[in-house]
Amino acid sequence: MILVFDVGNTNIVLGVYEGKNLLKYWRISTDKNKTSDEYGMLINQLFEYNGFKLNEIEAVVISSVVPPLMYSLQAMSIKYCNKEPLIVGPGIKTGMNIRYDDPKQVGADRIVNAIAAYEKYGGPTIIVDFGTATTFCAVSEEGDYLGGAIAPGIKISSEALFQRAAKLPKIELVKPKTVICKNTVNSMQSGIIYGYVGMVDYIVERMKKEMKGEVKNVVCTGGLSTLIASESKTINRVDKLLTLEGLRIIYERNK
Ligand SMILES: Nc1ncnc2c1ncn2[C@@H]1O[C@H](COP(=O)(O)OP(=O)(O)O)[C@@H](O)[C@H]1O
Ligand SMILES: CC(C)(COP(=O)(O)O)[C@@H](O)C(=O)NCCC(=O)O
Ligand SMILES: [K+]
Repeated sequence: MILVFDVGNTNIVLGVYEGKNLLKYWRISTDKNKTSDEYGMLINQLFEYNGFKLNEIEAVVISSVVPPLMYSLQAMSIKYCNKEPLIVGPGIKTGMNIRYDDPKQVGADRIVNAIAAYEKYGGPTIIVDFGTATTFCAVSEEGDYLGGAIAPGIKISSEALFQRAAKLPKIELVKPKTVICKNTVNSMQSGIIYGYVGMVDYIVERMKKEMKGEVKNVVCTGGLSTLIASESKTINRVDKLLTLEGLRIIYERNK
């Protein structure tokens, strides 16, 4: 079995694959202060709880957009899994032509998502990842990574609102029934959620116009995907495990 890590700025999602089957996955918080031993113990507990054995791990694959955590996770992999991890970055085989000015600049999670989406849904396709940031990525019919857009994430946007306006409270991110609202909390929910849906649909529509061919699938992933996808006109697939799937595919291509 293989152990894959998707390290985001808010959460680390880790999963265990046996061949193509995802046996289990977990979401733990991203903590730059945790040491390799602390992560090792956490993973040891998750494994024990689920009846898995660390010595059955054939490979560890890591995609990270949080450089300060790389050392801890790499050391953890060596010490507790006995494996030098495969790290998504320059020098590995992705099978994807990255048409960014500087391919090294693209977040590893974006490339991993693009690989999984192209493999599952074909191209041209657009991927929207609702994480700490919201990323949009375009993949051509031939499977080239064309680039995309990066917007502030929905949670950090709403946090900025209550942190900077004295009379605005912290709110729960749920959809109000109407767009015209009659109290502060609902009004904020309306502005954030419906505003965000509008932003997403607008960017996706503009991206489609800049792309060749008909984009049949717009797939979204990330912690907050269901909330926005349920209102969006352009998103037609929610795939919460897209990044993990991409990590598995990358492992297959680098075996
Ligand atoms: N299952 C969930 N339901 C609702 N919100 C979630 C869930 N998982 C994560 N979130 C929230 O979504 C945001 C983005 O999470 P995530 O996709 O894990 O981000 P990242 O990939 O940047 O670490 C975070 O603010 C997190 O609190
Ligand atoms: C845009 C991101 C911050 C998204 O990260 P996340 O929200 O998943 O934590 C990450 O993909 C990143 O740091 N990218 C580097 C810049 C780029 O992709 O151009
Ligand atoms: K992510």
